[in-house]
Amino acid sequence: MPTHPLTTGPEAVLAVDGLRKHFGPTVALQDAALRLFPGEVHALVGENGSGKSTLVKILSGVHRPDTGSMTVGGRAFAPRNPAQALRAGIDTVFQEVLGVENRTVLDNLWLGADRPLRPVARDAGRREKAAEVLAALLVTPPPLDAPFGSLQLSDRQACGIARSLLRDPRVLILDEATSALDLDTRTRLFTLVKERAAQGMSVVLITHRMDEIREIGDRVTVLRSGRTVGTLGADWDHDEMIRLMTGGAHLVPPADSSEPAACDPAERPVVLRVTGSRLRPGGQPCHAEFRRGEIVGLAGLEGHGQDEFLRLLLGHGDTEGVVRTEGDGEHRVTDPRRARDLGIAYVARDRRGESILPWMSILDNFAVATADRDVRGGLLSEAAAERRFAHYVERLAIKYGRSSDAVTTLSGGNQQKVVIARWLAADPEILLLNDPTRGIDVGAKRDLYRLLRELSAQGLTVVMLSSEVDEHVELMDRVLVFREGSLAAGLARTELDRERLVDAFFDGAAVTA
Ligand SMILES: Nc1ncnc2c1ncn2[C@@H]1O[C@H](COP(=O)(O)OP(=O)(O)OP(=O)(O)O)[C@@H](O)[C@H]1O
Repeated sequence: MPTHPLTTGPEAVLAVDGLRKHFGPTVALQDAALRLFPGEVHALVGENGSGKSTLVKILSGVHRPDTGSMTVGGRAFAPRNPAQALRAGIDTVFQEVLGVENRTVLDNLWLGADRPLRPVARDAGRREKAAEVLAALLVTPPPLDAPFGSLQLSDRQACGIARSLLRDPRVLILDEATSALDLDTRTRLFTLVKERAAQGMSVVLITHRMDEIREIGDRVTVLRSGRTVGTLGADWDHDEMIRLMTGGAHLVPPADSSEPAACDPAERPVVLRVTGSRLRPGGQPCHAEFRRGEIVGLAGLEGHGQDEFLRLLLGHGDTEGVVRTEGDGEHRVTDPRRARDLGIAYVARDRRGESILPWMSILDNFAVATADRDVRGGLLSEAAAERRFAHYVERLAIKYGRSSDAVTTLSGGNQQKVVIARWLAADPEILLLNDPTRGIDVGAKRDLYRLLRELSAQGLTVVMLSSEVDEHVELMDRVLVFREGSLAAGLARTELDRERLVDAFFDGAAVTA
């Protein structure tokens, strides 16, 4: 398929040429270019570390480029700070939504609109507009006077997007800002985006999810190692895009989900059992068993209990009925420390809040949970940690400069891979993963799937919450579906397809457990 030249079409609202940016020895961008036309939704894709966020941070005034030119509406554009970018009509929503925790939702929605942190609760016009945008985005919007700090991840992200929509930007940049949204909110957002685009707003959408690009992308620009390598029209095909992203070096075919399991799962020993625990007061008691070497998905609409269930397995909540079985031995999983002692590891969802230690290096972030293995002659050996890390760097294709660099210098996806590597290195027998591929590029996702399959063939049990329906269909041996705070249904691999799974989110009764 031919890539589309940059210069076709009407006058670009945003034009970027020859952008270069380095951080110390790392060249994050070497020749980035982009043309954004009025009213288009333009996807920006590339592997983890290919420079997408750096480009966005330059457009939003967070970083300044070394060289290159940018125009907005035909006029030179070189924002020195985020406020200047905003004044030019460029508004960015980042993946990690920032908010002032102890201020209300309403204050957060109008944050930065005028005097910093000025309370707006008494401004009726603003209240009304904020309520309107939130109601368009969320089925159950949070109260405007609720503290921002009390919101769930998905609602926080929705508020971040609402904040930008309220400012009515000329160009809206969504930098993986859809990754924590639940299904409903994402659908509603896409409807809103299409409406706004029809009125002339242009959108740059950064996502690793092909289904999202299919749904609303008009064109796609691909970055590889900091360079724009092509722009595809709406007729893009999957393989062509992957070839551009990877330079053809990394074409991992999707797994064949009809592949039979190596041995009948029912014959394998149970390693973890839940009997009668409730996820919430008033919820139905849950019953579930996990067998050695299974990969089990947890699915459902956001906030329907799958998160609580995963945490239950880790020793939080009503753990009375959570039992780890080993041979004839039975041990209650009373708390997270006990869970760890029993060979259960957990990869959290909220990377920033729960798993990345931002003041530490890449290597230390990897080794922190397993440092006892690096002791040589009574001292911690960096070389030993380095050797262990190298194994995962290769298997998960982690891209970094030096392992002694701060972990925060890594791209978002690479930070996530370091956290996954940290827990894989602990050689757990049961691995609990909370939406681990959020922010991970398609190639790396496949690498992770392959690794999980290999490890499960060696006996690792994986329980993985995922917000991606395709991930369940592609990877899982079976999927547990949650509804309204209870375990509502189970789908075996042979029954798994997109439609049945989404159906089960809404009406598990139709599906046999
Ligand atoms: N502040 C920084 N200091 C040092 N290196 C950085 C910094 N910011 C980004 N980099 C490096 O620049 C490169 C591009 O990173 P960037 O975050 O732009 O990638 P990305 O395409 O957005 O990746 P992802 O899909 O994982 O979010 C990476 O190698 C990253 O480690």
